[in-house]
Amino acid sequence: MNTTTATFAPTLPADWRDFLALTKPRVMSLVVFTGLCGLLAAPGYLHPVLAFTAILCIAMGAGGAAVLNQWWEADIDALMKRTANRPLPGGRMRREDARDFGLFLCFTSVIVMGLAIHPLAAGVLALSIVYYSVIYTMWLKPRTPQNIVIGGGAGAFPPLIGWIAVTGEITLMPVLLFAIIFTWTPPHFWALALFVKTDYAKAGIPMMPVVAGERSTRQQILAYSVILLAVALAPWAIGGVGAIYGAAALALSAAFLVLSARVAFRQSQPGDTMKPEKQLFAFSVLYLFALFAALVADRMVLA
Ligand code: HEM
Ligand SMILES: CC(C)=CCC/C(C)=C/CC/C(C)=C/COP(=O)(O)OP(=O)(O)O
Repeated sequence: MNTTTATFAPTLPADWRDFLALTKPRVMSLVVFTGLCGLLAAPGYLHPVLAFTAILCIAMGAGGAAVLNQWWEADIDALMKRTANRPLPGGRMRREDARDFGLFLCFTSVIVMGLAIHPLAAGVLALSIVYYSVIYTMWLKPRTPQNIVIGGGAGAFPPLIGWIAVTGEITLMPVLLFAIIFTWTPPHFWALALFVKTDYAKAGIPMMPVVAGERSTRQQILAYSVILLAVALAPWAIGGVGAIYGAAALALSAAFLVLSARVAFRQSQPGDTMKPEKQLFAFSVLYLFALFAALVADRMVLA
């Protein structure tokens, strides 16, 4: 064996695993799942091949936007332990390759969505891509602690896009689905930001715990969880869904509120394990999966 080669193995070009990692597949799985649920819950019929195409477009668009996010933030990611080994800061990929890959995914997803599914679905997909990669990543994230509140809206579009793919129009129900994810995002992310805050401070990102302090962040998490309870119940309150969804929304949102209250009414001590914060973050992911699954289950029963 040539030990020289083994020791100085070239780090470029990146292999397919690095390209896949750039699309943030674990995070995007929930993005795609909520898009699929929006599509399945919408009234109307879409041929399975077209439904698959629409979901593929959402996945490609969301993945492409995530690639552009990391292309733009490679220097910042290099400063944080959690992100330092990503393909770009890890030195396994050229920046321009990431940019080209991201642009390819974004443009292809919008064009295919427009040609095969619906122009309005393509327009909203394009808006969500610009929202995540430009408005959130390039503009809001480095500038304001409200970055998550305003910019987080990007992640709320997929169920709306899935719904439009079937119906071709925007009505109150998919707007409420948008509102659920919009309200869910601040507690989802701030719970995490509480236990990785030193990393964001190091990278100069004005995340809420860094700027407003821990106490205020904890109170805001609770405030958004109270609003989330009301917003999650709204589809049921307006009669858009039945009791299965209503019961699931009530149970899940009440649990979310209890976990948030535990986070709100405590203060971290030096050497704290931050267990309640970690539990809230983990539950936030389960919450959205379960709530949107209940939405579809409810529709299936009603149908
Ligand atoms: C601006 C808004 C958001 C921010 C800043 C944010 C940030 C994060 C971060 C930093 C993580 C830790 C894991 C990682 O680094 O990949 C994470 C995990 C996660 N996020 Fe978010 N998130 C946001 C919105 C969303 C949305 C809208 C969804 C889906 C609807 C989502 C789904 C997830 C999931 C599923 C995980 C767990 C991934 C895993 O298991 O590793 N996030 N989020
Ligand atoms: C269809 C479409 C375009 C959907 C977009 C979905 C979307 C906005 C998801 C946001 C999820 C996410 C990974 C945020 C990470 O924030 P960050 O990038 O600030 O996190 P980082 O610190 O890990 O880089």
